[in-house]
Amino acid sequence: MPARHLVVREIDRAEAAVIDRLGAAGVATAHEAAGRIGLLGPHVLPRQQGAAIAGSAVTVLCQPGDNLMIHAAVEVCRPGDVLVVATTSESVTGMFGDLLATSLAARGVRGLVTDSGVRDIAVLREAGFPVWARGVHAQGTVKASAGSVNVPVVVDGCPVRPGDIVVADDDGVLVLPIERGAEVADAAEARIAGEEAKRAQFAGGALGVELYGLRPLLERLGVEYVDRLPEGER
Ligand SMILES: O=C([O-])CC(=O)C(=O)O
Ligand SMILES: [Mg+2]
Repeated sequence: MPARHLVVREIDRAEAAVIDRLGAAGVATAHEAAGRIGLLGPHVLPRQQGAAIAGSAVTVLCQPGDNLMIHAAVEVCRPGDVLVVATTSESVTGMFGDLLATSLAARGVRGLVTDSGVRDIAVLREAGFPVWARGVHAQGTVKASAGSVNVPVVVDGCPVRPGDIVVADDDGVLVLPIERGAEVADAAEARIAGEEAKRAQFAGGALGVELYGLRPLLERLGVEYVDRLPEGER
């Protein structure tokens, strides 16, 4: 049976309030709160500093070096979405740049996450359209091959389903299923409250070994404290 190429117009999306709470918590905290699931690998990196977004994934599957399906995806995007692009094999060509960003921004899309490359990066930064990408490369692409929009994809080792909650900031990109959004937001906010108390204690000079009760563990592991490196081990 030949592969089907689909552009799926309608997807489920999480509640805007839940998405915003996860965005406020940030990638590292929400990732911990989720039980350390849903993190993209370390190859898809922020290509600007200080951008933090959260939104609903509109997924795109392209052939490498071909951005036809990114163009096809634009009209199914809604305000608050994040475009998530995968390719059928590894690629870092500049499949996305200033013109596509302008087109997505006009539809209220919050940013791009791509397993491939971007270009026009100075203009994207200047315009404030945030991107998380495997690479930056000026190499242009064609518009020639079929792919799909809003089907399950894999980006840097992480499965992404259409409508998943995407959280992206300077630490990377996290993807969560819609069903877990509210519960993870609650857990993330509880962590933030707990960390506030710890931060105050650390600022006051408290030691992690005391605060976390780590001395017995160090002892159990056979870690010895000595005043000076013993003679003969220097
Ligand atoms: O047009 C392209 O193929 C990619 C690009 O540079 C842009 O979107 O500005
Ligand atoms: Mg361009």
